[in-house]
Amino acid sequence: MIQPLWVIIPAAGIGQRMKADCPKQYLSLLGKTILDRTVAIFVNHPMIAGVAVGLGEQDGYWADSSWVSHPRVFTYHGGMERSDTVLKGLEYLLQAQQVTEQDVLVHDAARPLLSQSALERIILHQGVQGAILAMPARDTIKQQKANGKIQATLNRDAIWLAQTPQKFPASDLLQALRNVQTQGVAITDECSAMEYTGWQPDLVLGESTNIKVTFPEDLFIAEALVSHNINSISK
Ligand SMILES: Nc1ccn([C@@H]2O[C@H](COP(=O)(O)OP(=O)(O)OP(=O)(O)O)[C@@H](O)[C@H]2O)c(=O)n1
Ligand SMILES: C[C@](O)(CO)[C@H](O)COP(=O)(O)O
Repeated sequence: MIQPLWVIIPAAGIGQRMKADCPKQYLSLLGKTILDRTVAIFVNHPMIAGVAVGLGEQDGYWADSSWVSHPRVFTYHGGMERSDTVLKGLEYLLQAQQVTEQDVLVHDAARPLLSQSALERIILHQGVQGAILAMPARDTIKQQKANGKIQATLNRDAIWLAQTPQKFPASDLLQALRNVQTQGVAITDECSAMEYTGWQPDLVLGESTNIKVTFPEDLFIAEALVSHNINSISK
């Protein structure tokens, strides 16, 4: 029987690329906010111990969340960068929820369409050096030169696009994030910190519908998926 895992949902971003009048995680996706839909993926799942949502210091939206008073949903203050928010989430779990060696999941608030089957794939994956959901590249990959021209065409057979959840032991991930911060290494996902530390995490097949809502057009894609009941917990 697997021990239920905590999930950290970093939700302290401002959604600059979305160019909306509120942080993108609070935009409505067919009647529910993106963040509320993301929390719904985890909150009642039997393999999830609890949900820790990292909020911006000035967050004035969470108070209206459907999950604001749920007994398995906790909030904490995030940081300036995504990695800061995840690091603070780990510190919260280690201090307030006595999480230590157990694996934790980190999942972007901006990915509201993760399916229950993909969630269970990463939870049940038995890797010893952590694991992430990812998708094999389906387009030809070009590397760009500084002048904007094509530098090279990469062999796409070995190219995977990282998604979340990403799963690592809480204390190891905290140490790795602190290490890359101390070293001044810029990272865009938790896995990069573990790789920098020498870990070789596993790639677990994600799903093309596990999109990260980043640009305005992504909202239309997400709405189309929800309206066709693709992976959404509820319409
Ligand atoms: N300081 C930050 C920055 C980002 N995030 C979260 O990390 C996830 C993925 O980041 P991204 O898609 O880049 O969100 P934003 O940083 O808000 O977007 P942008 O880069 O366009 O501002 C989002 O759920 C975002 O809320 C966070 O918790 N804390
Ligand atoms: C973590 C992530 O979703 C994996 O693809 C991605 O790196 C987040 O990038 P963002 O720029 O913080 O959205």
